[in-house]
Amino acid sequence: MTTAKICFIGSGNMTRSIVSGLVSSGYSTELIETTNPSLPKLEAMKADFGVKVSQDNEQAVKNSDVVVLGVKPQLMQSVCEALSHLDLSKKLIITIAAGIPCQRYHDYFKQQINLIRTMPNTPTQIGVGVTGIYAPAEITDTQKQCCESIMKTGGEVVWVDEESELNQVIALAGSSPAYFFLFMEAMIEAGEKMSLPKEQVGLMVQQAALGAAEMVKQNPNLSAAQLRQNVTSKGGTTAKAIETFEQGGIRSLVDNAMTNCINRAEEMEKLF
Ligand SMILES: NC(=O)C1=CN([C@@H]2O[C@H](COP(=O)(O)OP(=O)(O)OC[C@H]3O[C@@H](n4cnc5c(N)ncnc54)[C@H](O)[C@@H]3O)[C@@H](O)[C@H]2O)C=CC1
Ligand SMILES: O=C(O)[C@@H]1CCC=N1
Repeated sequence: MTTAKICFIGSGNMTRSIVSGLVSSGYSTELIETTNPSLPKLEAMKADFGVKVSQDNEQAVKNSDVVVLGVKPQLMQSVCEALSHLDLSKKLIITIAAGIPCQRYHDYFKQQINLIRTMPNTPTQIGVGVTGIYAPAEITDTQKQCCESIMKTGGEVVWVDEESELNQVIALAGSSPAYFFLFMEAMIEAGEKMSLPKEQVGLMVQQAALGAAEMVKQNPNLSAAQLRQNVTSKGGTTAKAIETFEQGGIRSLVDNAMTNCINRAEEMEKLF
């Protein structure tokens, strides 16, 4: 693994997830610094992960070999511009932001930077995340390996050849944990209208989701469709539930949701 000094600009949800993956995999906390304007977030980073923290983006960048940009897209320009007087030529910059093309960062920083664009997801926090990575042609193999080794501490990595494909990664991975949370939320709401205790309802939904995902993983030769059919007895209870989902248009709903996710990423590319 790399022994680069890494700073994270922004200590929000996604930074916490990546730092958690890094620290759990044994990355030295001495090599990690995260910044944020608000002290409570920094105190939480320090307490939860033992990393260095700071309110000073400029100092953190100066002290680092790798800079991970972890602020919201709408703040990215002002955050980068405030650092644009620094010489960044020897640093690797990794962005995790949705919807900001690589070229925009060179403009924000007012210099050519060594930039890799990534799209992680929050399960990185527990080592079962997936990160899409795009590196422009000028990025060296060493810089690519450095980025991959950082992101791999949170789970799988997927390289894409075209920058535009990162928007597909958003729909499939960056945003998608929220789809599964929504489905579980809906099941829990329905279950809580029944007579079983809430704890049992939550446990069963959690174990069913975990079990289904693990079965997909452990049966690479079986499609999700086959695994679904294996649960569905002809004329039985599952068939009735599945029929209800199909009649409700679940497939086109999911297709529309993912298309709209990509469309929003493309819209954001024009906004920020
Ligand atoms: N949350 C997610 O599941 C994913 C988020 N992302 C990307 O990660 C980025 C961050 O998203 P989240 O962590 O969800 O947002 P967040 O709002 O939880 O975290 C952003 C943090 O940046 C801090 N911040 C604001 N101004 C700052 C400044 N000038 N200097 C340093 N820190 C500053 C905020 O106080 C906040 O704590 C976004 O660009 C998003 O597109 C990418 C993949 C997944
Ligand atoms: O919702 C968002 O815009 C970010 C990007 C992927 C997940 N969260």
